[in-house]
Parts: sequence; structure tokens; C-alpha cells
Amino acid sequence: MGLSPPPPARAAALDTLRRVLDRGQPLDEALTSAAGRLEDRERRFVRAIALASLRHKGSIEHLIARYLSRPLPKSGRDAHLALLAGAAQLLFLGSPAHAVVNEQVNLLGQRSKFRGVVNAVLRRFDRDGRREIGQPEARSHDLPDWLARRWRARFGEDTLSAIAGVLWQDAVPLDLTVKSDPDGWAARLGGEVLPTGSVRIATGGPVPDLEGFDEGRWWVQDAAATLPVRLFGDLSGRSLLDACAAPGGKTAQAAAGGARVTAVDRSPKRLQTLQSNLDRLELEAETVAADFRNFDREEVFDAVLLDAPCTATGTLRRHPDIGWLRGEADVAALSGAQDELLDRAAGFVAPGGTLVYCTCSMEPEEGETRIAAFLARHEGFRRAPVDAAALGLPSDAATAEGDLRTLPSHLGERGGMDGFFAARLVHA
Ligand SMILES: C[S@@+](CC[C@H](N)C(=O)[O-])C[C@H]1O[C@@H](n2cnc3c(N)ncnc32)[C@H](O)[C@@H]1O
Repeated sequence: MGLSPPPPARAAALDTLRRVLDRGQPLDEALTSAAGRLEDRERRFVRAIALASLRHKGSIEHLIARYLSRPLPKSGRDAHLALLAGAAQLLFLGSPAHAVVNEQVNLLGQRSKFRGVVNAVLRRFDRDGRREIGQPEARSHDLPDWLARRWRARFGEDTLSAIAGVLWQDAVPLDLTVKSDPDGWAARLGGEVLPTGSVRIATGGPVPDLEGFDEGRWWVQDAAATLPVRLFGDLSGRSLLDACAAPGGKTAQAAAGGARVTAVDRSPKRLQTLQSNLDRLELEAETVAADFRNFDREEVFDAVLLDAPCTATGTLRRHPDIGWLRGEADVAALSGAQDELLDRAAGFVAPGGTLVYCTCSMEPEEGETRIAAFLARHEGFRRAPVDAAALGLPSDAATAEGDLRTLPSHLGERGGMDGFFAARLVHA
């Protein structure tokens, strides 16, 4: 890429990393606080540095530990973050070494006692780092330990390494769901139509500058995120309740498919984003700002979608902060709310209607286990198994029980997809 970020961007990148890694702020929020006042171009640099630092944190820190003769003390935290961001610029953004070394050192201030060590270690990264980090085994260091351990136990070493290979890639493609004519849009935007039906393009400049955005011809939605709504089949003329709807990718899909959609979300702000997305797309839905656990209606619906809040461990390709911000305890913590939302959703499914439950999590506690527990509580529901091939996916994207389980390594040769779980349940 050959990026040479200016000094304000480098300082803001350090602040962003401090906010994410030391204060637990989500990356997008940290970027707004640390870089919100910078110009567009500088903000893009900050984002690129932060993304590469977080994506490759594991591998870079593995090398930092090797290059240091003894670990940095606690008071050297800024020096450590300067090394992390500096190495990311050298190894993954192709920034020129002299600028990276000088400016990362200068971020520490004239009186810092860590200037010498940061200088020496960054020079070592410049000399040896590219070769050492290029080894395939380096990739598995990128994954946070807690996720690597879980995924190795569940999917095995080969799949773990395929997932790590996809998560390693910095150029994450952009997926668009088009209202019609996927081939035409793929040709116009220089992309391809995926077997799942999404149009995939290389990430480039700002999304609103792309052809068709202002005219509302498509919206951004990861290929995996389109699959849950497709499990309902033909939606034209059917009523659909979207229980956790914002920012509205799935609401838009259902509305474009001809459903009469009621979209509920507890966040009024996120619901506003949903409404403006629908306005741009010239699609309609009834929107309700409410906690779905208290949502009250006489009506029942032909289709109910519950895209439940979750740890989002399936979205590390675009959100590498998530693996460092969350841990094992968060996985278990959300299951109570997921059960409650599922029970509430079940009450709105018309006889003969369909409930689709999904999460963008890789963890079974937020997917398979929730559905097993739900079916044990609700005798009136049965699973309608998913056909992976009909969705354009390999057969291992459906579990033995018949649920959808996509992995980042699915469509791996084309850049992968988000890890998603979805179950289709029919009300007798
Ligand atoms: C995974 S996101 C939904 C993404 C959305 N379905 C889409 O495709 O764009 C989860 C959403 O659930 C909402 N949410 C979380 N708990 C909720 C609750 N108890 N009731 C209603 N909405 C809730 C959050 O505000 C968030 O917008």
C-alpha cells in the first residue's frame, strides 16, 4: 500500500489503540473520539493503522517479545503501543521505514527513557520482521488465545488454520445486496456475483461515492448476513416481524422481497439509521422503538426473525477489535437474554409460520445450544433443516442437526465471509 501517515494520524492511532486495548472501547467509538476532528484522509490513515495493529496484534507481539532482551515494564505501555502500531505500518501498510521509526519514537516525547528501545526494535522489524511474519505458522498467533483454543477444539486444526488464513488478510472485500440485476451491478462496479447471490467488490474509497448508492440500488451487507432472511423463502405478501432490526440490512432484504415488515429495535438512534437506510432504498417498513422483551401486539406474523445481540465473534474480518475486547465470560453472559428474546419471538409466530433465529457469533452457546434449549421448552416448534447447496454454500455450512453454520473460511478463496449461525423453526 505504501502509506506514509502524517504525524497527527500516528498520534491519533496510538490514542485509538490505548482506548481499545486499555479502556475497552469498541474500535469505531475509539476512532470517533481519537480521530473525529482530523481530515478525511488522515482519519483513513488512523483507521488503517488501528485495523492492521489489531488484526495482527498477536503475531506482532510474538515478535516484539523475541526482539526485546527483557519485557518492557508497566511504565513502558506507550512504548509497547508505539511498537505495535509501528510494526503494523512497516509490515502491513508498507510505510517507509525512516518515517515510521522516527515518528513512532517522537510520539513518546523527548524525555521518554524508551526512545532507544523503540528505535532499535522497529529497526529490527524493518530488517527481519517481514520475513519472519510471512511464515504460515505466524498467522495462528494473530487469533486471540481464547478464540483459537475454542475454534481448534470445535473445528480442528485444518479448519482453524483456514480461518486464520482468511482473518490474516487486510483487504476485506465489500459485499453488496442488490435490489435486482446482480450481474449488471457486478460489471458496473468491477466485482463478481458470489454463489450466494451477493455482489462482491474490492474495498476502495468511500461507499457513498460508488455508483448506485444515491439511487438506492444496493446496500452493504456481508454475504453471510443475507442468508437468514433467505431461509424464509418467498416473502411476497407475507407479514414479517424483525425483532432486533437495526441498522436494517435484513429489514431491507425482507421489504425488497415483498414482505410487510414490522421492524423493532430498542435503540432509537440505531432505528433512525435503519429509517434513513430504508428511505435511500425507497423501501418501507413499520418501525417500533421498543425493548422486544416488552413488545406487545395482538397480531401474529407469518415470519419472525430474531437476529439476537451476541458477541459477534464471526465478524473479526472487519472488526478485529472484538477478539481482544471480549472473552469467554461474555459468551455465557448473553445467553439469558437470547433465551428471553427467543421465547418472546415464539409468541408472535402464526400457526404454520416460521421463526428464524440467527447470530453473527461462532460460539455454540449463542447458536446450537440456544436452539436445543428452545426446542426443549417449546414443543409446538420443530426444526426445518437448511439446505446449504441451495444457498450456494458447501455442504459443511449446514450442521448435522440442520442449522446453518458459516465460517470465515467459507468462500475462503474469494476472501471469506462472516461466521453466522441460523436455525429455521416452524410453528406446528
Ligand atoms: C445484531 S444487531 C441486528 C442487526 C440487524 N438485524 C441487521 O441486519 O442490520 C442487534 C440489534 O439488536 C438490538 N437489541 C438488543 N437488545 C434488544 C432488545 N432487548 N430489544 C430490541 N432490540 C434489541 C440492538 O440495538 C441491535 O441493533
